Amino acid sequence: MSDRMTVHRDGKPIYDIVMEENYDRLGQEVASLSVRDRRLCVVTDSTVAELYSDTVIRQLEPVCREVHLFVFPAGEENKNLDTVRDLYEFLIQNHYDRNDMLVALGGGVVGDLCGFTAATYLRGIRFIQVPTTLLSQVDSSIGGKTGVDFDAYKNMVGAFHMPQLVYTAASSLLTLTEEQFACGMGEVIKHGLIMDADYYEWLQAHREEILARDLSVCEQMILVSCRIKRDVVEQDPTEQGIRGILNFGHTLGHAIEKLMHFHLLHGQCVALGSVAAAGLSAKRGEITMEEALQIREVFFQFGLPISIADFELSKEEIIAATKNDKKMDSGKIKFILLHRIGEAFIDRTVTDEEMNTCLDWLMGGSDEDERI
Ligand SMILES: NC(=O)c1ccc[n+]([C@@H]2O[C@H](COP(=O)([O-])OP(=O)(O)OC[C@H]3O[C@@H](n4cnc5c(N)ncnc54)[C@H](O)[C@@H]3O)[C@@H](O)[C@H]2O)c1
Ligand SMILES: O=C(O)C(=O)C[C@@H](O)[C@H](O)[C@H](O)COP(=O)(O)O
Ligand SMILES: [Zn+2]
Repeated sequence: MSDRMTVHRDGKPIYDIVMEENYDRLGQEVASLSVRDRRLCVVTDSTVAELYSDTVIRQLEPVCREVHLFVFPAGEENKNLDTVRDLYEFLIQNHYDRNDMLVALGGGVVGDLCGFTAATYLRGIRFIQVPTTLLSQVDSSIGGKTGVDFDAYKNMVGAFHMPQLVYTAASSLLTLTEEQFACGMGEVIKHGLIMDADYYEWLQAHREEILARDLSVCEQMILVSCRIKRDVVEQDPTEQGIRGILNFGHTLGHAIEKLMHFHLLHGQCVALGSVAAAGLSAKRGEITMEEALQIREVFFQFGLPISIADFELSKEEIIAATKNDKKMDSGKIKFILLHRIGEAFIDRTVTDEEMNTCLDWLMGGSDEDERI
């Protein structure tokens, strides 16, 4: 299946999201960006380089002047300014100028880091996203949020910088580990919960095909998620308001990710944060407790953690970590809650006591029932 959609800003088309089964059309798509006399630097991590860099470079070489490859070690712990510095050095040594372009080949770590380098090198050069994880195909490659972590502070240094193209080859899902695939489902389920109750139902109805990575079902899912994310970022590209709902599950999620020093993956932390936010939405009487319990079950069934009982984390340190993060907005914590399944809202009134109560829910074992 082949599909595409356009992302607009202020009503003007900015870039296309292209969905293909493999990389056969990548060269053609990149050629349409006028790169014949340009250098292209493929930026990727050590795992993805082994799997896909040869195929991608074979697509790019015939359509541009020269292709370079920059590889850094895989893992969130390398999404930092040291790696950005190495990449700046590489670009300078190879005489990259403002007409040249970067190609982010990999998951969200590669996309965020490469996008940030593109946003800042020579005050901004073009880049494209070639996302290879489910998470990056449905979320991080779209919308222009780029950045790196600073110490363990998530995405603390960054810029909004839109890609010129997002090219997804769905078959790259087949080489992901189960754990990494599940991480993408964390953001996918988030999309249903915040914007589209029918999609949330559809995900549950197609769970077996999704987990078996039936490519036609996965492509349908990626397209719906891309549409949801596209529709939100078009309304609010720089997160002045509504885009904040894409942060559902991230207030506590980022705090847990930081405290675990990235030993828990982003999608896993989003799942934990979402379970807690659903619990709090129920506690506030926005959704029913049955719905909150069912949300927790859905994350669990897609292979995501729903308990932090086995980690050495206290509720107090998690709450303290939320206050030390970008989620503080004019002295108030920014929390995303659900009015109902399929409709989220931004709340700045969540108290420490409420966070404490909803964290109780994550302290139980995964087989334990309601503790809230
Ligand atoms: N910018 C945004 O809007 C946005 C949105 C969501 C998440 N993020 C960021 O994205 C990051 C998480 O992204 P991620 O989950 O893709 O992690 P990741 O980029 O670390 O990729 C996960 C792992 O899978 C490997 N991998 C990638 N593609 C593969 C493939 N096709 N086959 C086998 N292995 C493959 C990678 O080498 C890595 O080890 C976090 O840093 C998060 O903050 C950003
Ligand atoms: O695109 C957005 O906006 C999001 O919030 C998507 C999130 O899934 C993503 O993790 C994002 O990087 C979080 O951004 P941050 O500004 O909270 O660091
Ligand atoms: Zn996220």
